[in-house]
Amino acid sequence: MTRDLPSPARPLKIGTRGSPLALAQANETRDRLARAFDLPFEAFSIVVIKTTGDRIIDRPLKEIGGKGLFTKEIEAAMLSGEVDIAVHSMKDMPTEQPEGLMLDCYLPREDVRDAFVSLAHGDLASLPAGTVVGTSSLRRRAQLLNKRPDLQVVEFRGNVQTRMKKLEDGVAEATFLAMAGLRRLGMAEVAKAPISPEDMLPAIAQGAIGIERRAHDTRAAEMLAAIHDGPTGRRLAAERAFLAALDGSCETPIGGLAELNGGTVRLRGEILRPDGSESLADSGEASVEDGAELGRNLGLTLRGRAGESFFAI
Ligand SMILES: NCc1[nH]cc(CCC(=O)O)c1CC(=O)O
Repeated sequence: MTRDLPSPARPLKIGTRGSPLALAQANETRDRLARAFDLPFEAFSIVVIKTTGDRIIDRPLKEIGGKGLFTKEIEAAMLSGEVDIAVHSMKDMPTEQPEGLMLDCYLPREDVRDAFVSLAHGDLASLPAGTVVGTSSLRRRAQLLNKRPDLQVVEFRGNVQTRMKKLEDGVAEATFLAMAGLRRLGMAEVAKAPISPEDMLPAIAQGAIGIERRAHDTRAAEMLAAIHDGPTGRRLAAERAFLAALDGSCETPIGGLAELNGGTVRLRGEILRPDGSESLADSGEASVEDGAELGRNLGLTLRGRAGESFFAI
């Protein structure tokens, strides 16, 4: 069989957003592919694509609305052949892919935890009442207010660097960032305290990078199969089925985390009212082959307990 591997003459084009974190993730993907096939870096080109979420930086995400704010343009570029594969933070990915695209490659998952980040305070517990905390995540807002209704939350958008600048400027006294992003940027030291998932369940798929391709692109499929991490895939199967059953997107306060123990997957999940006034949590275990069913059942259980009005306020 002759392998149709990328070459400097016909490089594999990697689509990504342009933020420093997105670029770090695209570079990690290129490095893993180059190593797996013993190819030079020039066999890959990294193509930066601006998404709606990147363009509109002055409004809360939930106001811009719609799923796939950070993915739609990149997916269009794949379908038109402008790029071959796309590197995504899985936590920003809708649970369904557009017709013609396939998402079945995950890199080994990074730290799943959220980090407490502040210039003046050491951890969440030591924040005085009334302290202003910045976050654009509905989940983090709801989880925070659920534990600390005495704090104030302000909208806080932008990439990691922008948010650090906002802390310096005093827009807020503390914020939360994903440990995974900080580590990938070599900025883990700004995390004052990683927060245990027991205290704050992370977003579905937090810390995982997924690589999407055209469904029938056999060259890309072969390349990506070589760098896929099975355990990450099995954890995400459970978490994303949970999210799908709740019909959730990043517009809904949902947390969840799957962990593997031998042949068993344990899934914890949480939904919250957007104002943090109520949290419903549950967990379950199944054998790994049944992870997606476990996720779906846990999602349906919480949905049943929540009732219709739960996400409204
Ligand atoms: N929604 C933005 C986003 N998407 C992925 C990450 C971090 C990396 C990850 O969780 O994989 C971040 C920033 C953050 O939450 O701090």
